[in-house]
Amino acid sequence: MMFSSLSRFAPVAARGARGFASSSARHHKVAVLGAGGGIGQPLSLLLKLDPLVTQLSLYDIRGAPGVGADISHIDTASNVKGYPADQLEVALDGAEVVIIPAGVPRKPGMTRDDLFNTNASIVRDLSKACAKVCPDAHMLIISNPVNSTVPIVASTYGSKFNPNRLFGVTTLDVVRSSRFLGEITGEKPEDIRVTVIGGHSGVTIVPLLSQTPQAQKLQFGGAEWSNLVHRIQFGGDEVVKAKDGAGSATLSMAYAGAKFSNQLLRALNGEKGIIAPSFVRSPLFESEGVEFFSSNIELGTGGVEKIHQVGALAPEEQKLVDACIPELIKNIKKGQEFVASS
Ligand SMILES: NC(=O)C1=CN([C@@H]2O[C@H](COP(=O)(O)OP(=O)(O)OC[C@H]3O[C@@H](n4cnc5c(N)ncnc54)[C@H](O)[C@@H]3O)[C@@H](O)[C@H]2O)C=CC1
Ligand SMILES: O=C([O-])CC(=O)C(=O)O
Repeated sequence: MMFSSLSRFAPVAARGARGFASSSARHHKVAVLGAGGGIGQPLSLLLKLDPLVTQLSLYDIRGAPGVGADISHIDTASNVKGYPADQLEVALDGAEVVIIPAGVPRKPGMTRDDLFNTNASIVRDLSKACAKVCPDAHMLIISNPVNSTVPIVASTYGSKFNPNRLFGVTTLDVVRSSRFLGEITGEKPEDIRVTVIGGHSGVTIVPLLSQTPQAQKLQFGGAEWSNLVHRIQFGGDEVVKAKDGAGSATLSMAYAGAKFSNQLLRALNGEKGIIAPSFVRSPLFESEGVEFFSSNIELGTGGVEKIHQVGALAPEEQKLVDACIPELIKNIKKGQEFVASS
């Protein structure tokens, strides 16, 4: 199923809600931790529309039973339940995919790293529970700073860490790239695929426009190219500023999160050739000291099946990578040291 737009998604979901009851489809329990929040609520709604999700478990320290009751009335096949603060382990029991958008969002003037002090312990504690209750679940981390929270989950899992099953959700960077480039060229965003590599914050977000056919008319290194790269790198700030203290991207993030989880569930069901971006344990820049890196990943029945090479870079893009690497190393180390010292 293509999950490239809601208009395409809804009718397919409705079909699937009937068709996917067949015994050939695998059943997937998906848990959302932070389901009562700005991302959690619309994400849970979109997951309820995804026929590949058969059981939806919604957890938050506030409001999840209400969100669960509300969403459970939607006429698709999956069963939904919301769990209160003291029922985290019940919520996680049997989960095959866990999506974590729990934690605080930015306010104007903050960087994602400024969220570290609050969100690091939230993500550590939730992943501790996952390692105990559903150690084999695929973990999709949305909580910022993703460059640090993903290493936090890996370190918390310790010897139970399976690098094929831990994903930092960087889909929104790719969604934005398609949209922003389409605004310039007039082409449909759904026909544009930009490879974005690196991490998920400012200069660590590196769009490879030289590899995108629709971007060839931009002059590399020129103003149009630089402005587009900047807009992709700092797209999150645009939303933070527009929301003026009321948080960061929630609706586009819910879309991106549901899109990635749908890609993963399709791959877990055996569909071949599904390539999606994600921030994962990666060999690509390991020799330069970068343990986690976002790039295109081929997904399979075990999660990460193949990590794609970044391919040829334009000299301007090599400079972006050079700026990304030291920041990423710092962010990753910060997450790892946090777990080691706690
Ligand atoms: N990866 C990405 O591309 C993006 C990441 N984000 C990040 O997602 C996170 C959530 O953003 P919003 O939903 O807007 O925030 P929000 O404040 O609206 O919602 C967060 C939810 O987490 C819950 N929560 C807090 N501690 C928890 C715990 N220990 N267990 C379970 N739930 C807990 C809160 O009760 C709240 O309902 C932020 O860190 C934000 O920066 C936001 C946009 C894009
Ligand atoms: O900007 C933020 O803080 C939220 C985020 O990660 C994004 O929108 O990409």
